[in-house]
Amino acid sequence: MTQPLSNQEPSREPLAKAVVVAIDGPAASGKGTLSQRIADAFGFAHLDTGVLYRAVGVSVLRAGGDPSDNAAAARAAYELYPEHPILQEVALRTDEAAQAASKVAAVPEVRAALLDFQRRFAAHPPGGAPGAVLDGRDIGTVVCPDAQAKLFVTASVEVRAERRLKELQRRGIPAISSDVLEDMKARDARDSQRAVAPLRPAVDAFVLDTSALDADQVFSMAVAHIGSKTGLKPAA
Ligand SMILES: Nc1ncnc2c1ncn2[C@@H]1O[C@H](COP(=O)(O)OP(=O)(O)OP(=O)(O)O)[C@@H](O)[C@H]1O
Ligand SMILES: Nc1ccn([C@@H]2O[C@H](COP(=O)(O)O)[C@@H](O)[C@H]2O)c(=O)n1
Repeated sequence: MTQPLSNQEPSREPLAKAVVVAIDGPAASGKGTLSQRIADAFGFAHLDTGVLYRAVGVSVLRAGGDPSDNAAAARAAYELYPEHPILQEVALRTDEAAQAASKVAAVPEVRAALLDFQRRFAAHPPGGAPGAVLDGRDIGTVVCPDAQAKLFVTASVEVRAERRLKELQRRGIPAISSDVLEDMKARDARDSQRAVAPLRPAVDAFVLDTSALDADQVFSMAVAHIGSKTGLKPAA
């Protein structure tokens, strides 16, 4: 189906209510790592919503546009569809894509264009999965305010920058520590200060500061929280 994300057909699937886990947090806090582990453990589908904003940002750049230009960003968002090949590209993982994403993410029309697809994913997880894990910045506050479990994963900006630096080095991408830290601060500021759907914990979110926790400890605490909210235990 090549209908834009903003204009998908209504689902005809039977309505067994899916369990929704919302995981928000700033860049490189570990929410993607955690979300995939939670999805695997509970047999849920996972949507990394940052990929949608990255795809919009990269599309604007490739068209020679400016990601801060509202009209260009909105156009790119309305042209995105679920099977668009850009969504699979490794080019979305670059810092240039991240910065462009955080600029288009401040445009209200962009957020509106991407909203339905995210909500549909949560309500009708692909493959008939009994639940969905969505990670991003506004999942618990805007996209899925009724999610059964909400986590806000965070860490100090210095710890997050160090994690990202190590990740880039593992991938063989040259990076300068001070640049990574400055880029992260700039993205944090844009994401938390924008007028629409800013980065912040939902009032009912479990805030998990991972600065001094490894990925296994974070996973255990998240599983305990999800269990307390849903009564579910991981299958694996
Ligand atoms: N608790 C942790 N301790 C140490 N490193 C971690 C931890 N959790 C994740 N990482 C590592 O930190 C890096 C960033 O993690 P991840 O990509 O999951 O973050 P993210 O919040 O999804 O980032 P982004 O928003 O930029 O996509 C990865 O290299 C990951 O392996
Ligand atoms: N729900 C979301 C998800 C992402 N964004 C914006 O996209 C940028 C990239 O996200 P990553 O999770 O891949 O790092 C991010 O900095 C946000 O600006 C968003 O606004 N809402």
